[in-house]
Amino acid sequence: MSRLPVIAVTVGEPAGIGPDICLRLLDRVRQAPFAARIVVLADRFLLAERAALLGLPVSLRDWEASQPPRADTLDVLHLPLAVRASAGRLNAANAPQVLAMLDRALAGCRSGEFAAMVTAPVHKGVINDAGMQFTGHTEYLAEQTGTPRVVMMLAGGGLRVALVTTHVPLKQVPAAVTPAALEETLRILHREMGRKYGISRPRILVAGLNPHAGEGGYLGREEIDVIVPVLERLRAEEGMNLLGPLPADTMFSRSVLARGDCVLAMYHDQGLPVLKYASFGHGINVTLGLPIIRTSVDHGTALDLAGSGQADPGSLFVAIEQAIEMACR
Ligand SMILES: NC(=O)c1ccc[n+]([C@@H]2O[C@H](COP(=O)([O-])OP(=O)(O)OC[C@H]3O[C@@H](n4cnc5c(N)ncnc54)[C@H](O)[C@@H]3O)[C@@H](O)[C@H]2O)c1
Ligand SMILES: N[C@H](C(=O)O)[C@H](O)COP(=O)(O)O
Repeated sequence: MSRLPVIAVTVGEPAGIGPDICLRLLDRVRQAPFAARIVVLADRFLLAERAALLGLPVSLRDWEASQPPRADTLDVLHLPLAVRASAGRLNAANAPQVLAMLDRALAGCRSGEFAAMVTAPVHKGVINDAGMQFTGHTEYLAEQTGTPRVVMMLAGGGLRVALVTTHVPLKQVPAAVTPAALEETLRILHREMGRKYGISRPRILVAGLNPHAGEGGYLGREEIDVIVPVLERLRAEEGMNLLGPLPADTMFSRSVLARGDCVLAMYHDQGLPVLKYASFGHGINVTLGLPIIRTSVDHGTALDLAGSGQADPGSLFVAIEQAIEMACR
């Protein structure tokens, strides 16, 4: 039996580009094999149909851990869809299967069958349309593992950007940036930079929430009331290396970034547009603070590209490489 770690890749939304980019894994393996076994969790008929649509001559095989890997064959753990999926056309009937795929990957990670899970994109809207409340993999995996707080971090283009709040409406952000949320997020980020990246005392650049970090209270008080006291406490009591609160508009300049190992943004669209501008297609998303390793692509379901052959699989390749590195660390 192979001693390589096994990485579970979930195919995500069946109508999106997840199947397309998973099928391209064999291109990557032919160029340079991963230092791991890869198993794709998907409906094998979906993959076969999408391969035919894309004109990709892919050989699919049912996953057996005891079988040696083959460079010309994609190992598939078959999880059947409820209904046949068409590229680019969402169907809420398949949403339970999309979540079941995550559950299967998570169970395998927890039992030791898989060393890590790597997720191709899901469509949050269609899962909600099916009547299941879902805001993202990050929150779902936290809930399923009973983890009270996890941290979403995206990495690419020489940047690492973590978030205090994730998939919440903008108007709820200020209330969600509480002392406890900020403190717990910083502790997870501090710890996981050591565990996952080998940086034991990370320099964390912390953004303010308001324009110009509140301008001394004239443009908002969250910096004075929440952020500064938390940073001072964690510096004094836990020895964390924290710089901030910094005005978000200038903290992504080269000279400021050079002073940190990662950035902590207060909300999704404060940090991620910069990261995606710097690295879209080659960045990754990692969930910090989970009891398992999970990385993901930096892009969504791109329904407009599904089945077209134009989906770039680069981010999936990097997400797998980084999951392997984290698993072997
Ligand atoms: N990891 C995830 O599961 C994940 C990540 C981001 C977004 N999403 C979800 O995906 C859905 C669509 O989101 P969106 O439209 O905001 O973003 P998107 O990333 O799907 O698309 C944004 C633009 O980028 C292009 N694009 C995306 N991936 C590409 C690739 N691999 N190669 C080439 N071009 C690519 C698309 O064609 C589109 O023009 C939403 O439901 C969103 O919540 C999921
Ligand atoms: N916020 C992520 C992004 O912009 O790429 C994305 O929606 C995926 O989130 P999950 O990993 O929680 O599904």
